[in-house]
Amino acid sequence: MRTLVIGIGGMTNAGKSTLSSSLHLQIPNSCIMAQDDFFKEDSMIAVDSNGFKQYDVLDALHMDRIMSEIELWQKNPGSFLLSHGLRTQCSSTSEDSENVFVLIVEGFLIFNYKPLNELIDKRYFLEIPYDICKERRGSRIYTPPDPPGYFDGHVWPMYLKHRQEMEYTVSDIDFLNGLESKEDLLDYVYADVTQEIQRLIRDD
Ligand SMILES: Nc1ncnc2c1ncn2[C@@H]1O[C@H](COP(=O)(O)OP(=O)(O)O)[C@@H](O)[C@H]1O
Ligand SMILES: O=C(O)c1ccc[n+]([C@@H]2O[C@H](COP(=O)([O-])O)[C@@H](O)[C@H]2O)c1
Repeated sequence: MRTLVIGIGGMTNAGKSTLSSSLHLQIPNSCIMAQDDFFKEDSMIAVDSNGFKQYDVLDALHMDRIMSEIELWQKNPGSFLLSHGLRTQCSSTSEDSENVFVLIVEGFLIFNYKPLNELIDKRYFLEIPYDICKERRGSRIYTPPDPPGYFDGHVWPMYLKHRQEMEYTVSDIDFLNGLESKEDLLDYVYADVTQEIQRLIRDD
């Protein structure tokens, strides 16, 4: 039994969830862990001097919990899938070594958290231009919703800060143009991941 951890990072609304869901549907024995599911509750989020809730920082996330979840998956990916209502599609006719379990970790700050980044075997980062990002963000409603001026006052400056930090500290990132069609992005990443799965099976 082999495991592969894929990281789908990127700026807000760049298409991470969309790409991750499609990949999950195409890759047998895969599951998604979404960083967004690990936000702390609103009352625990710090507020800056302008009154903006500091959601776009690692401190706003239960990173310890996401690490525990990944640990559970690593210990026994088959039972992790079953306990999350996902069917395993292990080939009963092939050697156990031919079954590769794939974890898709997706989120806007996955490569900036060292312990998580270190677990990731293949890194992708979706990026889109500022104006498209602002436009897409404007049509999405979070809980709580963005207050006026939030994108330029908090989201974008934090993105620039974390992006710079990531480029200093992380290598091996495949930057993807989020303006490409959903189908083209999926085809590209799926082919790349499939190649990696084949390599794991060959090297076993
Ligand atoms: N390749 C794409 N081309 C055009 N629109 C996209 C693409 N990928 C995602 N979208 C749209 O952008 C919005 C944000 O996508 P989503 O996957 O939720 O982003 P993220 O998870 O990065 O925040 C959604 O309305 C989605 O349909
Ligand atoms: O999910 C939540 O609880 C939540 C509450 C408030 C804000 N968010 C926003 O979620 C964004 C990250 O998710 P995403 O899917 O846009 O990459 C980040 O920019 C936050 O500002 C998310």
